[in-house]
Amino acid sequence: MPKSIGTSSPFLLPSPSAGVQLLRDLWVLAKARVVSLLVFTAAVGELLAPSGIQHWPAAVAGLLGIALAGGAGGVLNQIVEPELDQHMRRTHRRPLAEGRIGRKGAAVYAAILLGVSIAVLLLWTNPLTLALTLLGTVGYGVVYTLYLKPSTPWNIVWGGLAGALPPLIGWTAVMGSVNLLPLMLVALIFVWTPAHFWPLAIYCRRDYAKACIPMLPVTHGIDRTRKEILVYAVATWLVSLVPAFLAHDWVYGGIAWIAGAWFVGMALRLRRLPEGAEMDLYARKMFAFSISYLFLLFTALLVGKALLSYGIF
Ligand code: HEM
Ligand SMILES: CC(C)=CCC/C(C)=C/CC/C(C)=C/COP(=O)(O)OP(=O)(O)O
Repeated sequence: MPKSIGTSSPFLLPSPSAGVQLLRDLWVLAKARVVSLLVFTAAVGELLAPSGIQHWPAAVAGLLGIALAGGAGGVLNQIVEPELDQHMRRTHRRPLAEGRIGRKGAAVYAAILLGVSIAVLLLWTNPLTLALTLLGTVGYGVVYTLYLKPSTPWNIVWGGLAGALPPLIGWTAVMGSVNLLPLMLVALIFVWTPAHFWPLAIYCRRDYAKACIPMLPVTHGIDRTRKEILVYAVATWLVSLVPAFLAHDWVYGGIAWIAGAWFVGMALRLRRLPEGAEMDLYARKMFAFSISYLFLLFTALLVGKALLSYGIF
């Protein structure tokens, strides 16, 4: 009888200790990698404030508050969806889907994250920052997850508003008020989100169909989805240029122009590919690029501001 490959294989690492596994699970539950980009966009919101960061406790507390509240949103999302997550190849190893953590344990974790976030924001920032952060958590963890995601293919357009708030939250944490520049950055993430997510929805469409989630490629087909991706990619390109005019920042403007043209080019290529494995692979590439693209835009805003403040350009 052939010997099956089991944990005794000399090529497999020993399984991680329970403590390490728990830390990994808590990391995954809080969607820490997504949250890291949210926090980065918030940090850029803070650093763009005209006064500069004058009150460091507020700036640090703003970022910590967003990280913890964003994490709580991720946990709430997974408390609602273990059965859905079990149906999808991408998510079936998650801690609740595999039963390593129960709903009650996850709820306690979410409450701790959110409780500490509220305390930190109340103590060191201002009520506006707290209100916007809570809007983000409730918008994603409750409104998007419970109501929009299972009911409409446009879930992502409205759900994206929650994830778009961090630059504004960063700005209000250090300034205490709202301004056109951070609002444009919210608009930028808002229009970027569908072009970020729908490529993934294309290559995961069979799983979404199996799990009965009405994502756009499932309800309206691939062609309509590719058309919408192109529309949102062009919109992202255009909106990304507005901060260049607001801040007279032509270094950022140049980078946004080139990166946006590349993103639109990818959307065009995705649209032209015949349905099949090559298209799925390209959709995967576009999803990955969307993340680098947003990171690049926000980095360029910082570089542009630094160059302007040193009188270069
Ligand atoms: C409601 C709006 C959004 C939806 C539906 C969405 C959807 C997704 C999905 C399904 C993934 C794959 C996650 C995984 O495989 O675990 C993902 C990954 C990611 N998203 Fe989004 N996203 C949204 C908004 C955002 C926003 C606003 C940001 C940041 C500003 C963001 C940043 C990321 C990053 C960095 C990843 C990669 C995570 C990793 O490598 O594990 N997303 N997104
Ligand atoms: C400002 C603030 C506190 C905001 C929190 C908002 C937040 C965490 C947004 C992230 C959005 C996100 C990870 C969506 C994943 O979609 P999905 O849940 O449909 O993906 P899944 O299938 O991977 O679970």
